[in-house]
Amino acid sequence: MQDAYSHALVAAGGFSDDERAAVYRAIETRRDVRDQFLPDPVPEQVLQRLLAAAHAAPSVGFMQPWNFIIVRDDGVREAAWQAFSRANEEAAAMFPEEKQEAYRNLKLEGIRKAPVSICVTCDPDRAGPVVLGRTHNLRTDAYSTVCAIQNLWLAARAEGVGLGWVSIFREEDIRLLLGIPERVEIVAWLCLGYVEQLYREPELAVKGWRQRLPLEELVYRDRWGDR
Ligand SMILES: Cc1cc2c(cc1C)N(C[C@H](O)[C@H](O)[C@H](O)COP(=O)(O)O)c1[nH]c(=O)[nH]c(=O)c1N2
Repeated sequence: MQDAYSHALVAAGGFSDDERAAVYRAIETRRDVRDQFLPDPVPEQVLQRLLAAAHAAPSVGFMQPWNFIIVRDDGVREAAWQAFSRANEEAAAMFPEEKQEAYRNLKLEGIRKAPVSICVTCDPDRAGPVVLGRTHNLRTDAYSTVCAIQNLWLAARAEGVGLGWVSIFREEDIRLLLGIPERVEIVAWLCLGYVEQLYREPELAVKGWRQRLPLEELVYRDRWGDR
């Protein structure tokens, strides 16, 4: 291809076998970590690599709506855990009675155990009022932020750093705790730390809460419901 931008292009061939295997290995062995965190600190350079991976994510109109609030402070993490704890009681009560005990027995966060947390936010005003690609779906800013989180999660797997996503809290509690402006959406509280072992399968499956669905049931051909 020869065009005005050809100097900005690089070859787009597939990866070598080893490189490809490494990518799939990160995808397949990535786990949500709750209880396996070691207290060892995550060095700042490692954290920077993870943040760079997140920042390399696709975003609608190249909006890059994310911010990352790095939380190492014990008091702040304790307060976040309290917010989780209150919300988790409310959450348990939302399930049918026969599931509540099983729910309460699940460990659903590692906020105090993990040495560092990252609160990931989405600023809807990052690229002005009209954003390319977001014109007909305002949620695409949050979708972009989730892409950044997934990049961070996979990079963390490759670094031997475990990551757990916590979403069980009232947004207002975390907003107040971290001084996040009203217009900014809180997308995730991520717990990070080194881990020695990971579950081979999702912990929720291992503990009988819910199993992985067969992929073929989820794939339709040409029309909704057609296989
Ligand atoms: C948007 C979102 C929000 C949450 C999660 C994930 C995502 C994508 N997950 C983790 C989730 O339970 C986990 O990904 C699945 O159970 C699958 O397990 P693996 O991630 O493959 O280990 C999660 N886990 C948890 O223990 N507490 C939580 O609050 C949440 N919240």
